[in-house]
Amino acid sequence: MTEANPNSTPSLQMHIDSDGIALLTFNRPEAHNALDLVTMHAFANAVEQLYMHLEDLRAVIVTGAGDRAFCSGADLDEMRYRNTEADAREMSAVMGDALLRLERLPVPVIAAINGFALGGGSEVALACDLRFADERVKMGFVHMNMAVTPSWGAGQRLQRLVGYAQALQIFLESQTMRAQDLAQLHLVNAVTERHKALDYAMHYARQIAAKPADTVRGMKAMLQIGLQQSYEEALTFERELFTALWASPAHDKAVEAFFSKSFDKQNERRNGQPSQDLYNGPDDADSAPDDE
Ligand SMILES: CCCC(=O)SCCNC(=O)CCNC(=O)[C@H](O)C(C)(C)COP(=O)(O)OP(=O)(O)OC[C@H]1O[C@@H](n2cnc3c(N)ncnc32)[C@H](O)[C@@H]1OP(=O)(O)O
Repeated sequence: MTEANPNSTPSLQMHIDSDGIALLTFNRPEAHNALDLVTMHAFANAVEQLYMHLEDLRAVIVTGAGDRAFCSGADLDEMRYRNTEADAREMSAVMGDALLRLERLPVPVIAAINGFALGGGSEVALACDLRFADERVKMGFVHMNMAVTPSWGAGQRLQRLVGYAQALQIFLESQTMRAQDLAQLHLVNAVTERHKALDYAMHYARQIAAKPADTVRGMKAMLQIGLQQSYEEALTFERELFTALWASPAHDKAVEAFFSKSFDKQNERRNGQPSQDLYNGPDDADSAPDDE
């Protein structure tokens, strides 16, 4: 089932499929998916809608329509007439809050960067947990070119990802970066063949969706808490999280699967016959590295 969400708007599409994978698509390809205020509000509403579907949600993907752009940032056509401090505050609040809410979702959020990600578009990508970039991607924190600083959170997020000096250099130079540069800086998790960023993200999300849901959420929460609380508090959280998961049915099931596999392997050795019911679950430890 792919549910066309009633909260989709012409410029922001939202779908949640039967695996619990939500897809948010900026849909203004004629303007390289630039965000006007209507689209910013639609995006913020869509993120709030995700909080209404938390129980079934497994992963979220953000991408741009067409094959040229993820998002080219704020809509400059509109923004040239919205140049007061009040306008700036409104735009920063809508997108800043929406991206924080996106980042705080309990499930992994993936940016499928299918082309230009510039200015505010690069800020959206940075608010995602994972970034997969088309090999033709051009991503840039180009705010300096418009004589502004970031305001949707990229100042803090970039610094955390690449460190103070590297972040300052990137903001000062205001260059667009290619996929290989982004990979070298660890700003993207993987570079895909051209036109394949979304397919890659979907495939990845389905693999996540097949893993134990509470453990997936736990992994994200464990790392997020370290960014938000003290070291000691985060260590305590990590221990408590582990304790809860250790005593969970999912852990029992995984341990049982391990032993039934060993049992099957022993039988195989004894009979020289492959077992018919080898455990081949999605989180099978024998799966190929590129399936991980
Ligand atoms: C806190 C937020 C701060 C910000 O986001 S400030 C904005 C930062 N973004 C930018 O500076 C990117 C501006 N765009 C560009 O540099 C170029 O359009 C870009 C992405 C390199 C693509 O270049 P080209 O392939 O030559 O395409 P093009 O320029 O002819 O663009 C095609 C159509 O898209 C439009 N477009 C692209 N980026 C836009 C934007 N951000 N706001 C409004 N419209 C935008 C562009 O005007 C053009 O429209 P049209 O076909 O002439 O009607």
